[in-house]
Formats: sequence, C-alpha cells, structure tokens
Amino acid sequence: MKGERIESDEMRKEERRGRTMEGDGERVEEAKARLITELQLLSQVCLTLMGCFWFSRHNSGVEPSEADGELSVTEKVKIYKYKEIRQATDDFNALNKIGEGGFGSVYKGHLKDGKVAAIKVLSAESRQGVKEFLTEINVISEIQHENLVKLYGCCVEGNHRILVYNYLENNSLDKTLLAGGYTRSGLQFDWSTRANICVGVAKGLAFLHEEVQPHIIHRDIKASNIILDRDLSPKISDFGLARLMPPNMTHVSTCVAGTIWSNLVDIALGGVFDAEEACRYLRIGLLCTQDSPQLRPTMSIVVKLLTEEKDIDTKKITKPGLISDFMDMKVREPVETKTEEVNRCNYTNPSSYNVSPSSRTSDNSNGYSSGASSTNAVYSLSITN
Ligand SMILES: Nc1ncnc2c1ncn2[C@@H]1O[C@H](COP(=O)(O)OP(=O)(O)OP(=O)(O)O)[C@@H](O)[C@H]1O
Repeated sequence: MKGERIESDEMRKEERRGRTMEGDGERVEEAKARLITELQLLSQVCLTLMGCFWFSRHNSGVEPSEADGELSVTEKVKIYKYKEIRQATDDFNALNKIGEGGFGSVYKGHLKDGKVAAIKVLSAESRQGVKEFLTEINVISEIQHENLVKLYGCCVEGNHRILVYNYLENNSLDKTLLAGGYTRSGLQFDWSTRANICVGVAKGLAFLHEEVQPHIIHRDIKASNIILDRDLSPKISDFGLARLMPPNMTHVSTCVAGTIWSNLVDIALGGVFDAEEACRYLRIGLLCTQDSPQLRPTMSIVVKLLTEEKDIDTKKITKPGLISDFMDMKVREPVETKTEEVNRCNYTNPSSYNVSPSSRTSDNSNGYSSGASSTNAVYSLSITN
C-alpha cells in the first residue's frame, strides 16, 4: 500500500511538472509572439521615420554634401553641389566670368532649375569651417529687401566656399554709369534714374542698419557693389560678407569705409538735371560724412531727406572727417553746363559748411577751393595722390 502511495505521489508530481513545463512553453511562445509584434512595430516606425527624413531632405533641397552634418543650420539655405556649380558655369569658363573682386571671382551661371545666377567663388582667405560658414550664410540668406541682392544659396564642399546670388541684368554702377553710361553700356542714366538709384541704395542701407537684427554695417559701399536689375532699380551686393572674412583680411576697411564721390554732377547729363535736387543731395552727402559720427543722420533719416519727407535747409553741416585724411585734395575747375539756373554750394568756414543753393563763399585754408562760373556751375571734387 505504502509502495503504491509512493508510486502515485511520484506520478502526480511528474504530471504537475509536465503541466508546469507546458505552461512555461506557452509563456515563452507568448513572449516570442509579443517580441515579434514589437519588432514589427519598431521596424514600421523606423521605416516611417526614414521616409520622413528622405522626404524632408528632398523637399528642402538639401543635397548630400559636406554640409550633411550641418543640417540643423541649413534648413533655409539651398546647398548646391560643386558638380552643379561647375556645370552651371561651364567649368568656370573664362567666358562666363563677369567680375573679379576682393572676395574672389564672379561667374554668370545657368542653374539646373533654370535660374540665372551670379556665382561668387570665395578666395582662399575666406575658407572658414563648414559650420561657421553655414551659420553666416543662414544669417545672410534671411536678409531680404528689394534693394539687396538675393542670395539663392551656397556650395560648401572640400575647400570650396561659393555663394550663389540672383543674377541682375544690368551690371554694377561702376561698369555702367561710371564706365560711360549710355555710350558704353547702352543704358541711359537720366537724372530721375540716378535719383531713384540714390534713394534705393539709401533704403537698402537703412534696412541693413536699422531693421536687420543684429544690425549690419556694409563697410564697403561703392559703385561696384550696386547692381542694377532690368528696370535699373539698385540692389546692394556683398552685404554681410565682412562676416565671412577673417578680421586680418584687409579687403574690407575696418576704420573709415566708403569710396569718395569724384564727379558730383556728371557732365554726361549735358546739364539736364534738377540742380536744386542735386545740391540737396550734395548737402545730404556732406551731412553723412561729417567728422563726428554723432552728427551724421541715420540711414532712415537720409531716406526721408532724399525723398523730401524731411527738410535739411536749416542744418549746419560740419567738416567731413574723411577729407583731412587725404594727402592732397583739390576741387576741379567747374564745368560749364547749359543749365539756366544757377545753383551754388557754399562752404562758409573750414569747420562748418553751410551749403545753400543761393549764395557762395569759399575758404581755401584746408587746401580746398571751389569755383563757379557766373551762370552755370558743376561742382566736382577730385582726390589726387
Ligand atoms: N548679382 C550680380 N548680378 C550681376 N552681376 C554681378 C552680381 N554680383 C556681382 N556682379 C558682377 O561681378 C562684379 C564683381 O563683383 P564683386 O562684388 O565680387 O567685386 P567688386 O564689388 O568689384 O569688388 P569687391 O569685392 O572689392 O567689393 C561686379 O562688379 C558685377 O559686375
């Protein structure tokens, strides 16, 4: 009996063990199934994420390039592949070269998307790190105004640092207006076109100085940096480029910046200009170049002065700071014009110029002299080295 009980106990234990093993097996199967489901879900999530990533990269126009690691700072800028730039410029063909500046060479190029671009290949000095370069490019690309050249994007591959701008049909002021205007370029710069260019440039600068955050001081405003579109509307180029250059690069002046005014009223106008307006513009120019920066008007005030929203007649204009820096400066003999009206710009004393359209005295104590014919006068200052 005892032997039988032991036997049946053993059998029951065996049976229980069998059931436990069966249960364990079921649990393992269950766990396996759950794991598979989770893996399937995970792979779906991964695929979805990869799909989104692919989609966003292809929609933002960001191509794989050296800038890949910098996607976080390039979302607003089109990154061009070097290959595309080469194709656009026919491998930087000399025939497509439209200019050479302190920052490098500029080529006209036809991009794949059909846009015509001015492609600026930055010189070796400007080759900063990819991250710094792209950060600056992002800043520049956000700055948009009707009087600023639009940046389409850039190329940053290997040592290449290339900026891609909107190409403007009518070239820069130095190659058109200053290079003979109508006769050479076929463009006619009558007085109202010139006045419009002047106001447009002032508006572009006012925007850079006062509306862009942080403010941008161009530091290299000159005729070659004013590009004209097909309607002869001016666009300022190279703004923000100072930020891309190392401080030791001498191209951009860090103290006194700007290019002096040589002929104040162009004889090419043949005397057909609004003399009163010309004199007002001269006064505004003198206001802007006063020795003390505190006395100079802001660019938004300059726009108001140019457009006559604000009057400057009563202003005292103090001596320009730049002039004393030049070795030898003289005022050219006035050029006779056919203008009927006499407009005279008047220097009252060496430290304070009071420019008035109706009277004239002169002071030569600083080596300046001015002259005017009794009937018609075009005032022009020239710098000689
Ligand atoms: N967006 C543009 N559209 C058409 N032509 C352009 C454009 N940008 C530049 N150019 C041409 O390329 C020339 C060279 O321009 P860039 O700004 O590089 O040099 P720069 O102004 O002559 O000299 P710097 O670099 O010393 O200021 C300009 O004078 C102009 O003729």
